[in-house]
Amino acid sequence: MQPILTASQIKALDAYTIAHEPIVSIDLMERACRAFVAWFTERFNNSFTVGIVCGTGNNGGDGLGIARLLKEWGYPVRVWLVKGGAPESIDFKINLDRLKHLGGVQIDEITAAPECSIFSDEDILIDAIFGTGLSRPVEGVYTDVIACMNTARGTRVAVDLPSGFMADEPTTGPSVEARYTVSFQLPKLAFFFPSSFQYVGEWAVVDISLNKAFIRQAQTSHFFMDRNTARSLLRRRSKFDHKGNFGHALLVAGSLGKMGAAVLSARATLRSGVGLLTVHTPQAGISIVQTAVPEAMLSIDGHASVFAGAVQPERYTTIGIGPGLGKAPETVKAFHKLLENFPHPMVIDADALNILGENRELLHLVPKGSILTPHPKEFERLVGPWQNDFERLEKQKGLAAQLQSVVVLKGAFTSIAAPDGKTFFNPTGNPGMATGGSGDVLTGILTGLLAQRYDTLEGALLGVYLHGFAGDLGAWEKGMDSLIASDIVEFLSGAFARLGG
Ligand SMILES: NC(=O)C1=CN([C@@H]2O[C@H](COP(=O)(O)OP(=O)(O)OC[C@H]3O[C@@H](n4cnc5c(N)ncnc54)[C@H](O)[C@@H]3O)[C@@H](O)[C@H]2O)[C@@H](O)CC1
Ligand SMILES: [K+]
Repeated sequence: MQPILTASQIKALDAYTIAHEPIVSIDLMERACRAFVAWFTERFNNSFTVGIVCGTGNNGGDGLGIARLLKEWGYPVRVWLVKGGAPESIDFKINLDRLKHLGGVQIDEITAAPECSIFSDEDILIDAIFGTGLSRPVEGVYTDVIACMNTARGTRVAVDLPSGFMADEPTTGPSVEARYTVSFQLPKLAFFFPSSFQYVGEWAVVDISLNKAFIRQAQTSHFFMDRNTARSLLRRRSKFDHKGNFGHALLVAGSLGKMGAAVLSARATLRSGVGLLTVHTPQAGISIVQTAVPEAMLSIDGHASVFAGAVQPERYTTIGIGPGLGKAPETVKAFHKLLENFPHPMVIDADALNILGENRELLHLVPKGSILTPHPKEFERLVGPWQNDFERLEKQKGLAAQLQSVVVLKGAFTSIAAPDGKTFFNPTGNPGMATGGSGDVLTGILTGLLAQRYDTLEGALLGVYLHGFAGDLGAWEKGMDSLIASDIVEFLSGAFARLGG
């Protein structure tokens, strides 16, 4: 699990590494430059013309070091130094001397608004004006240069951060809009937000061996999930286990015309290792569920088309509720009763969340240790609108604390907030999963894991990881455009097997 640190913590981490490795700061910068260049040369060969736009701080120093290394690799390189008042750092000056000493690279200064055509010969523009040192929105000549870079034809690649982009607060001023961002050592918090994609593009993190002990003990509530953690959370079965050890889940899902949601959830619950599964269905769903999911038992509602009746909660280890449920008045009443009577953690999704959003007085009945899985629209119905993604994250943590439950906010880098405020961003998954029924599959997986008495947070982390991983395996085989929710269920076993192996 990778901690996510703030820009000021990263500055302290740099300083700590320099003092304790020990390594002189210009050598650490050289390591950063080499790591960037290793990433770069894998993707772009030296037939591309490369323009490197540098500031005068350490981000600019990186740019100059990168210029020297790329020149040595045979790339046609040109450098612009943007001089708009930011101080010149020591390592910037050293790398400028080294570049001049190497020779063969044209270096021009920009001190006033340039003609944007200056960048028109460059196939690639490397952005090294500002990195983590940015402390306020950019102005003056920086704004002019950034505007020219954003309209230039070349592919923009940012060093550490796009210039103008804030790592730990909303970006309000102009920023480079990068196609790629190559960031040092750790991802920055804002990379995980949808509104950042416009600036950051696809991002990669390259290792520059900053002090691991410092990173481990740094105070943060934000983490990036990884495969090793997911692997360590997955429980192995033992020889004498029997189905009683893996719990009995109840799925309350589906209504007339939406029984497919129940089927997808049920199949995913089964594929996630539950001992026994019962599906509570209105009359309209009986033959559908029995035929499509023969492994599941039924609890049959008296109502023809929606969830309206009582279930016997004492029989179940956990309940997953919501997919395809609808919001009929009878369903609202029945859900209310269920919340009053079921004491164990539940998985609450889709229309069950919408019912909570419209009847917030029910929220206090959500059993502690539950998992809520809203997509952004459902989340907004629960907590109201937000100004920016940082505020959205705070609202997510707030809801998790209020309900003493885990809130899983679905999207690219699905975030998983625990009641204590810790939030985890998930790396797996792909845009092919933005398709109807994908969320129903996640509900099924989480229900299956909670039934097996996984700790709520661990179950949520593992389940979200597996869901995305299965989607990735599915997309590799079928392509993103063709991926459907049933494929995610199909590839779940592959995801479990690879994680367990
Ligand atoms: N030894 C280190 O500390 C390392 C730093 N590295 C690089 O150094 C970068 C951070 O460097 P710096 O701390 O020098 O900062 P930057 O190079 O990001 O910014 C330079 C300076 O600009 C000024 N400034 C901030 N906001 C401004 C604004 N809106 N308008 C004008 N000036 C502004 C500040 O004085 C800031 O220090 C990282 O992003 C990374 O690229 C890497 O080389 C790895 C090692
Ligand atoms: K930059």
